[in-house]
Amino acid sequence: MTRLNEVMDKQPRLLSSKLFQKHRQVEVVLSRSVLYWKEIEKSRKRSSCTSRESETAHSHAVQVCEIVAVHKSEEDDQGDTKRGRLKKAKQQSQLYPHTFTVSYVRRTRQHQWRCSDVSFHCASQALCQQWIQVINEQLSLLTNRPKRLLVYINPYGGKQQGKRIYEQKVAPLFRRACISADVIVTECANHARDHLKTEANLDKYDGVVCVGGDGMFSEIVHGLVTRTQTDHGVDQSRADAELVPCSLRIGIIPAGSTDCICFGTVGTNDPVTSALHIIVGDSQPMDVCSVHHGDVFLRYSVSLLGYGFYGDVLTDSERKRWLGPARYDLSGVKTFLSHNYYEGTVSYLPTADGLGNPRDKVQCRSGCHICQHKHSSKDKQWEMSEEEEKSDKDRWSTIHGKFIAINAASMSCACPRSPKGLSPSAHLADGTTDLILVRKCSRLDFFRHLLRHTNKDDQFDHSFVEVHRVRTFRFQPFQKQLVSREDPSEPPKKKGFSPMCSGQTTCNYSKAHSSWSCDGEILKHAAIQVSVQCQLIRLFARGIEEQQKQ
Ligand SMILES: CCCCCCCCCCCCC/C=C/[C@@H](O)[C@H](COP(=O)(O)O)NC(=O)CCCCC
Ligand SMILES: Nc1ncnc2c1ncn2[C@@H]1O[C@H](COP(=O)(O)OP(=O)(O)O)[C@@H](O)[C@H]1O
Ligand SMILES: [Ca+2]
Repeated sequence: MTRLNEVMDKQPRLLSSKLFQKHRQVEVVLSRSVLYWKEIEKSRKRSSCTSRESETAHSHAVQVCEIVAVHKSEEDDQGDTKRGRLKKAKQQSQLYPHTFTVSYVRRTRQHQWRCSDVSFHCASQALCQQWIQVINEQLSLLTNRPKRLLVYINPYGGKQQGKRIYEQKVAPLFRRACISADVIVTECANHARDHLKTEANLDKYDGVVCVGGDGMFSEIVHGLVTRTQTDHGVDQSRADAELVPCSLRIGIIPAGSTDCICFGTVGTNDPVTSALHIIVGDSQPMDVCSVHHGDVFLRYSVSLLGYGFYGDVLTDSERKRWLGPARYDLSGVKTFLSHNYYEGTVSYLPTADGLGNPRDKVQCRSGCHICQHKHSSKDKQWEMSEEEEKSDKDRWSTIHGKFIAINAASMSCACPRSPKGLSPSAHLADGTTDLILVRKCSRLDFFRHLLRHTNKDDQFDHSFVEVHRVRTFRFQPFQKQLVSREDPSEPPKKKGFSPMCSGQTTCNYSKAHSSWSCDGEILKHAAIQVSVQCQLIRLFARGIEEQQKQ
């Protein structure tokens, strides 16, 4: 760990004073990047250290970029009730009557951030004002911080707490950081999407915030991406269109049922943590998959595109929305018991070397070196010489089979139900998606595979599971003619649970297909082609931070 004194000695001091903090005299130093204070008398014997926000017995440092705000505060006796200390506090507040308070990001456990306050007492008003002014000047140099936000709240997401969460936990922090917010509480599904597409005056804002779950986030992505393409004259219905990245960043205040996009980009589903990432102006690029059916644009996907198991869970869970987040557990069990499989053909274009592979155990973390290469979908796919294009055609692989699940994870899809996610080594912004094929297997084997979504074991280490890192893939469900049964050696499937043909002449062809769950929304078509659009959007996040050594 770097010694704080050495760090501070190397940095030009913008301001340095002897002030009081919690009845102790401290030396407070501000450099361009760090606000540092240490107790004056006892400091020689004690070591001091630094981290983004660090604390030894008597020295502290906070990075300027993680200061939320500074303001003048009323005199404060720090709640000290012991008589001796109260007397000392009174004397001190007479000698140092002017107080300013710095609010800053403090890391707690499990990637959670909190906003902490530290107050410094000054002898003169001029000195107090000077500190406020100089800190504010440094904050104003942080141009990545948003000043005006457009906030959409889904009042019905998750446990229907979106409005309360925003008003009680987020709005006070935005006010403290002097961020102004225009708030729209949505009145129906697609309200936010359509408002962003056509009505909203986006020039006024530095970012868009959604309060809700993955479905609400998906609305915001559709609104912003479509608006950006319209503004730039790009036709997003063309599968080979090169999409223009969105300039506005998106913030997610988690208030939904799964919230896997928030979890996978921040490391926790906590509204205060997310609000602080927005305030400090973090920026995390993210891949977006565009999904087409022939020439028809269907949807964008950021997290999970799931056919078979996850598609069926979602279809069933939509009928149980009234249960809130618990609907997924019930539908999960029901779908697992029905044990359906679906036949079809998957074709995919594997990535070239250099992008790792889904089993390399390299996890995408804050500042990820794999995502820092800008692997645009364009430089590899659309701008190829004829020869390269030809050899690319040869590189397409095709698999025909019976699958219990086909999952494309553009990010890990970690969430509280699955803390490592469906593809623990998937990357947020590498221009690829991890295509996971779970072939028909016994119920017990599938259970063993599912169980690994919840623990640390390698979920791909099964003979019936294969995984490929791809830029693009296609799926074509098997078009059945009248067949008596999928596999004659299998017993007929029970009606009610099974979407497969039941073997009678009344066989319903459409039921031979599952549906795609696309970030929690059902797609209308089973035959799709998918292309990853590298770093199409940016979030107010920084990726999951490595846990800090204290
Ligand atoms: C034997 C125990 C098996 C437990 C398996 C649990 C695996 C959970 C993996 C969840 C992956 C989640 C990927 C994200 C999907 C969301 O986009 C989607 C919509 O979210 P929201 O709008 O916030 O509701 N959520 C789901 O599809 C939930 C899937 C849950 C399946 C049990
Ligand atoms: N005011 C509203 N009334 C009904 N549905 C809405 C409203 N606002 C948004 N939605 C829709 O609700 C769905 C679920 O939202 P989401 O916030 O993801 O919650 P959850 O995580 O519980 O599914 C999304 O598809 C979104 O389009
Ligand atoms: Ca990716």
